[in-house]
Amino acid sequence: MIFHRYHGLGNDYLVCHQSVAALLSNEQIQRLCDRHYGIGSDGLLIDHDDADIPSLRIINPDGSEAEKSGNGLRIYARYLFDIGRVAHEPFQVNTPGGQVRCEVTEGAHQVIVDMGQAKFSPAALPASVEGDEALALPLVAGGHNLSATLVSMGNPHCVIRVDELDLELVKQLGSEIETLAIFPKRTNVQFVQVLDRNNINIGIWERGAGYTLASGSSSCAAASAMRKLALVDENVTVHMPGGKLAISFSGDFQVNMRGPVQKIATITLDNDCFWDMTA
Ligand SMILES: N[C@@H](CCC[C@H](N)C(=O)O)C(=O)O
Repeated sequence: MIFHRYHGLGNDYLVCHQSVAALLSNEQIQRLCDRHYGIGSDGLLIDHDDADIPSLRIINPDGSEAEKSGNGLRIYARYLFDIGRVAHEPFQVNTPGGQVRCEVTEGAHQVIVDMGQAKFSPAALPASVEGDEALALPLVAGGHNLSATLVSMGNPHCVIRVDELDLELVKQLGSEIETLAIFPKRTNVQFVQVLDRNNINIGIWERGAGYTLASGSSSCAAASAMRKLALVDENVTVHMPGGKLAISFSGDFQVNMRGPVQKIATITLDNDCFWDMTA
């Protein structure tokens, strides 16, 4: 079984063709993503090439499926470029969270993705919260009084605004917020410090993956939430422990993301990895 390993700002993914994924059970995918017992990864990207438009499925390390992933899309676009299925012209990709437009720029290390529209309705996440929008919603976790703005980028995000970003607090409260009863499908979590009208600093707790160094959809959600609260302008650089992403807005919260992708390896999995498991 062949897997291709890439990362976007330290958010790393394995990519495989649907014919390879079809041989794997959900438990085996979790083993593959395990950093001690498998290859290790923040998730598995599955390439479906049986339709005109390439289609991406995203599996989190805990075996759950995500509707969309920003770093995952940039990596998938670069993978399609590497195998010669696309060139530098923009192309569409289907995800369970909607269709997006991707472009692999000259040199192939930067990828642009039109991520679609940020939505603020709790129903879109889903979240069981009253009202058409949930902006600066009071929320308590770990005894802390927090202010949360809920955003769907196709996948769910709970964006917490703080005066000072404390990554230890992200790690401490992430799991509790991810699994709050108001989020029936759980949620991704971002803690956001606004640096100025064009820069934000974020810490990320991903649904199904835990603390990660970077996240594309989280960057889009955090920038969208701060824009909705009128705290940032149309162009926002999102600073994360893994590096920076450029986010911009057009129309009614249409979100564009630009950032790097790097290939790490092509890996042949040894069957021994699963010797104690059934398919
Ligand atoms: N790392 C991703 C987000 C992956 C999906 C997420 N864990 C979810 O369950 O929604 C990104 O870069 O957006």
